[in-house]
Amino acid sequence: MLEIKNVTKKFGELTAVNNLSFTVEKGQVFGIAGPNGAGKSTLYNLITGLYPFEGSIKFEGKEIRGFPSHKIAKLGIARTFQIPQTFPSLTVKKSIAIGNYFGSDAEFDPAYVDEILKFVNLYDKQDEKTGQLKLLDKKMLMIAAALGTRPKILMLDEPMAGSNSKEILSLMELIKRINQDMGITIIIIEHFMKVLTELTSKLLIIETGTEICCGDPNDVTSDSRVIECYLGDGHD
Ligand SMILES: Nc1ncnc2c1ncn2[C@@H]1O[C@H](COP(=O)(O)OP(=O)(O)OP(=O)(O)O)[C@@H](O)[C@H]1O
Repeated sequence: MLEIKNVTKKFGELTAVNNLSFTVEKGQVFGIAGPNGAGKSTLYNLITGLYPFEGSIKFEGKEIRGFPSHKIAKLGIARTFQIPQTFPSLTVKKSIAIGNYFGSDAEFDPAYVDEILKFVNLYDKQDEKTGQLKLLDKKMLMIAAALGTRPKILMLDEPMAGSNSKEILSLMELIKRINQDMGITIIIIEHFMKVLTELTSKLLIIETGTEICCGDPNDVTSDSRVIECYLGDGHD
């Protein structure tokens, strides 16, 4: 569904993404991990059209390199950010409606917006201003606004950051439902290995922009190269 081939991104002398290649299959939950500064968010920025790069990114067989971000969104690729990005003065419902109105080529559908509100358990808070929401609800809303665009792939950037163990369980449950009930392919960047081994069917580890290993999450997390570069970094 998404084919990354020999992708390299340099910022001046710094190579943030170094000749990366991998494929995400339709219906998969694909994990990406690596130490701080490994190039994970940069990779998302390349897939979503923020920067020029060397190499090829194909979505559903079509080259998307050089496409502007809004066109990539309309093809069906949505993302979230590490720090929840919301419009503080807008209501929850309007924030999802904006995603549906601008992020999709399909006609605006208020019933779909209601469906998403219920799906992420924000229906009762639909008239609240997003600036008043607690962190977990802001995270749910950012995911909901992305779902508003009717994505085929949802790319999550460290969705668990700053969450307690109960919130992590809620977010994991939501991610599973998005994948299984809505049939949306997921890519997830995450530091918590337990989250990745439970949610994903394939896991890519990168360090300084370069692939360390990629495969079954249980094999990957027991690989000595990964333990050295990542797990030895104090994460469990
Ligand atoms: N716009 C930019 N200009 C210059 N350097 C950048 C830019 N964006 C990222 N970098 C650098 O590229 C490298 C990779 O950064 P990136 O944010 O992709 O890492 P990351 O794996 O997402 O890290 P973290 O886990 O801390 O979010 C870092 O050295 C970073 O400083």
